[in-house]
Amino acid sequence: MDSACLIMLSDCGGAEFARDKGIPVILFPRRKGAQEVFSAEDLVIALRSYRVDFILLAGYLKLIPVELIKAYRKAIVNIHPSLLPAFGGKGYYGMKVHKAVIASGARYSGPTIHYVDEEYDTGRILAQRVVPVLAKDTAEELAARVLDEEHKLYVAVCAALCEERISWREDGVPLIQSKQDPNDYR
Ligand SMILES: Nc1nc2c(c(=O)[nH]1)N[C@@H](CN(C=O)c1ccc(C(=O)N[C@@H](CCC(=O)O)C(=O)O)cc1)CN2
Ligand SMILES: NCC(=O)N[C@@H]1O[C@H](COP(=O)([O-])[O-])[C@@H](O)[C@H]1O
Repeated sequence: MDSACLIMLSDCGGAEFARDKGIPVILFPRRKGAQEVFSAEDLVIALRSYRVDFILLAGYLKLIPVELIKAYRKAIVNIHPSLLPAFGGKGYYGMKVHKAVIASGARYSGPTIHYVDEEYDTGRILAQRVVPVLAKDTAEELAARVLDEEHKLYVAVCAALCEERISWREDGVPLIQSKQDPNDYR
C-alpha cells in the first residue's frame, strides 16, 4: 500500500499504534468545543493530501458525511457483523447486533462487507461469509465466531480492491474476481 491514514472517532489504542508506525491519524468528527473546526471538506482535502485511494471502515460508529461519500465514490467500504440487510441500520453496532441475532432465533449470521453510501448499511453488498448460530450461544461467543471470519474476509476484500479485481454486474451488484480462477466471480 503506497500510503495510509487512520480516521478515528477518538484517541484510542488504535491511534497510538498507528502513530507509532508513522501512520497519520485524523480525529473526525472533532469533539464539540475542540480548538479548531475540522469540516468534512477539510477531511477530504487531508485524505487527498495523503494520496488515500480507499477508505476502510471498521467499528466506526458515526455517519460518514455525504462530502466524503461523493469524493470517494465506490472507494469506501465497511464491515458489518451480520448478514445485511438483516440486523443493520441505525442502532445496530457491536454487541447490539449479535444480541439481536440471537434474540431473533436466526440460525446463521456472519460478516458483510459493503460499499458505503449516504445511509447506514444500505450500500451495495460486496462480500459475505456465513457462520452458524448455536442454540446456546451467548452474544460474546457469536461475536467471536463472526469476528474470526471478519478478519479473514476483510483481508481478502482489501486484496481484491488493491488488485482491481472488483467488477460491477449490469444490475449494479459488485463482484469479486477470483485470484485463482479469472472466470470465477463471487
Ligand atoms: N454514511 C455511512 N456511514 C457509516 C456507515 C454506512 O453504511 N454509511 N456504516 C457505519 C458502521 N455501522 C455499521 O456497520 C454503524 C455504526 C454506527 C451506527 C449507529 O447507530 N450509531 C449511533 C451512534 C453510536 C455512538 O456514537 O456510540 C447513531 O448514529 O445514533 C449504525 C451503524 C459507519 N458509518
Ligand atoms: N455496525 C458497525 C459495527 O458493528 N462494526 C463492528 O465493530 C467491530 C469492530 O470494533 P472494534 O475493532 O472497535 O472492536 C467489528 O466486529 C465490526 O463488525
